Amino acid sequence: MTVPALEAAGLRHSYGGGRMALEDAAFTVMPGHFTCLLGPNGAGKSTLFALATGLLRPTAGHVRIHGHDIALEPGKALARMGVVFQQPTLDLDLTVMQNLRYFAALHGIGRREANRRIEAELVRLSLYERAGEKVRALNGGHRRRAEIARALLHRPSLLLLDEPTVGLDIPARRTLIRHVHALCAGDGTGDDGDRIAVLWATHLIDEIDPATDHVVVLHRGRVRASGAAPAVSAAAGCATVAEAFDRLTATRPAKESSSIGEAAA
Ligand SMILES: Nc1ncnc2c1ncn2[C@@H]1O[C@H](COP(=O)(O)OP(=O)(O)OP(=O)(O)O)[C@@H](O)[C@H]1O
Repeated sequence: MTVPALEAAGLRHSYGGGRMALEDAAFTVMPGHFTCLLGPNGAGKSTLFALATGLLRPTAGHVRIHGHDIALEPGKALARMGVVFQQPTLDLDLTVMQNLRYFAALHGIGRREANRRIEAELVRLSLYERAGEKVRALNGGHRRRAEIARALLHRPSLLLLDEPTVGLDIPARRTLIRHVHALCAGDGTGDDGDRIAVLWATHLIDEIDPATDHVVVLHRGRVRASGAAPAVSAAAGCATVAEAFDRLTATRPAKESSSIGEAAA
């Protein structure tokens, strides 16, 4: 049986004050899948990312990365994971190359191997010709692609991206989405040989490919539906994933408990 790249089960988190930011969230992200974590503002997407990356500990439940519980085996879990957080973290006054070399050094990757990997990732993301430029000189879309290249240098088999298109214009968004889909669909693999799995958080329904993507619909801390996009639409009784998203995230859902699980997929 294929081990999920990411498995969340019974995941709960409270920041205090009684309200749960996440409540019994459960879903999987499988190798080779582009999975959209879809939710309106305040749904719990960033909280889920913080739990999945070990920045926060859950009140209950667990997140396993390729079978390793992030709370119990953080080293093994993090080694398999690349992360692009919502807030950009590149050094604006270093070149793209310098930023990536620094990250590779932090991961203990030798200089020659680092150069080889950096070149390969920058070529893959159509950014190689900008390698010698300071990040400050790049537009938002190119900066995001540089961050993705950096997140792939240690050859993870799970890539987490928290609302990576925020602030980008439409062409830059489309290019970024195309590049990340190509990682899943193409020959992208982690060091372990597993195909790359992507978890892409967004509140923008048009970032989903309704034919090929998987979705996890999060609303008010609860997973309302998960599975292949066409199956989620069908299970919600909707013609499109956009309609299903509207229905599942309506302010007052028809039935509070009517979530659609993986079985629908
Ligand atoms: N540090 C915090 N302290 C207290 N409450 C928080 C904190 N961070 C988030 N919350 C609350 O937890 C809930 C989920 O927030 P979260 O940021 O995870 O949602 P989100 O889906 O990422 O939203 P957005 O799309 O606006 O970033 C919200 O009600 C939010 O107000």
